Amino acid sequence: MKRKPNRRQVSKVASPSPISDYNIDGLTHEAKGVARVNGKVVFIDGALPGEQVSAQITKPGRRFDEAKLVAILTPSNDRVSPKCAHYEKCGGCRFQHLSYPMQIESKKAWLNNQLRNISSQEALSVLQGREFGYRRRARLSLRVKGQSIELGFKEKSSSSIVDIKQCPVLTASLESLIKPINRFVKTCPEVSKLGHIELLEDDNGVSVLVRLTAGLTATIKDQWHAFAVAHGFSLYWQEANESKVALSALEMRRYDVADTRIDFHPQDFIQINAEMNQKMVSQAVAWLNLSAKDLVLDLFCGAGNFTFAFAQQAKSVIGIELLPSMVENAKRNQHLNGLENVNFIAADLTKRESASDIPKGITKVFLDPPRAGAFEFLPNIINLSPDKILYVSCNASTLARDAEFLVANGYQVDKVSLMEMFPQTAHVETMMLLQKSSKQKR
Ligand SMILES: C[S@@+](CC[C@H](N)C(=O)[O-])C[C@H]1O[C@@H](n2cnc3c(N)ncnc32)[C@H](O)[C@@H]1O
Ligand code: SF4
Repeated sequence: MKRKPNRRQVSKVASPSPISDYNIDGLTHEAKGVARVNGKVVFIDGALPGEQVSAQITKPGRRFDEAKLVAILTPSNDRVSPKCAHYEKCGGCRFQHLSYPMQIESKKAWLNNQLRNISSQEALSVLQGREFGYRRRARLSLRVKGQSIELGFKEKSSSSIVDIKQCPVLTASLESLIKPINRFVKTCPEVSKLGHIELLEDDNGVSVLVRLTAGLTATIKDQWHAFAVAHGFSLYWQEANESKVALSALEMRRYDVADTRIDFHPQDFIQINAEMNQKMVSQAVAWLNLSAKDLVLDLFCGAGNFTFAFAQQAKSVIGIELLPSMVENAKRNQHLNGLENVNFIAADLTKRESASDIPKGITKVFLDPPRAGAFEFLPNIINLSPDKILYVSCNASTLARDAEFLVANGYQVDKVSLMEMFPQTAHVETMMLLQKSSKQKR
């Protein structure tokens, strides 16, 4: 018997929106082309300024619509072929279809717009390194569903995994491991016991950390060790019951920066772009213009990435960091670098009272907070009244908020630098130097 169509269900099926042509006149910081139709904005992922494209609305909204690119009718001169075969799907990069000089121009325009209330466009310079082959750390997610096994990065706007065979933003040594690891994991008889896999390259070489969701048998572990030996990497296991791999001081990883040595735990924060880290630390030392009279505060100091470079020029440095384990590492690094003019404190810098151990007389403050910024601690910095404040930020919105507070409290922006830590991606890293305004000088 033929079933009658269900009227309510039929009426719920939305007909696909028509395909229309658009002229693109802008680009968002997430690389979405911007078109305007009768005053309403349409964001089209993958379209570039100056292009004419056809696109289909996928998410109509009250204030703006989102559309899917269907065809490029007139391409921009700045459009380039993406280097990575996974670019269309992978959520890791956003800008591979745009020439590198225009990626920088687009990030500069966005940063200038974020900082428009406090800084002039002339104050902005650019610090850059290589366009590809810069990333020294990556986490590969693993998804096992029946016979299907995927190892790679999250897809754009979905939680699915793109099974990757290449990743040209990784350093050459890490990228050369992608295919062998992909093959090895897929033939591992206990693949369902594996979690994510972390790749790392530092001055000790390449290491791979395998997160386990259950105990592996000794035979499979031996196979992994043989694989590690064949490919020349160190292997770490994070067992299912461990929140962090337990390591002795001798098993730490190492990198050198600005003539100092940093030992670190392979699961702790480090700057991901080694070449840019060298340049950034050197620029920080130069911009702070340190002398043997300076008492420096290094906030959010991690394992001492900037601290020891500052300590080589200043009278003394106080480093403050949340994680006691990182503070322990920082103290060990102090010993390794033979520097006596450094003190480390473990404290939560979202709490105003964490300034109680800071002595008077601080002349320069450096801060490198996580994405949330450092708003809670800023009144303490104002009370310390340093001559210079140097702010490194991975989030231009919280930087703008914090810098506006500092400007409202007697500082002025002297220099800003867009630091190209993550080419091809939408991430923007910034360094900003603030000086005490002339009215406020002691
Ligand atoms: C962006 S990293 C910078 C680390 C270091 N400056 C470097 O270049 O390697 C931010 C650091 O702030 C620390 N951190 C995060 N929240 C914090 C808090 N509330 N108080 C103090 N430190 C914190 C993190 O553990 C991390 O080491
Ligand atoms: S993150 Fe790697 S795999 Fe993903 S698009 Fe970028 S280069 Fe390709």
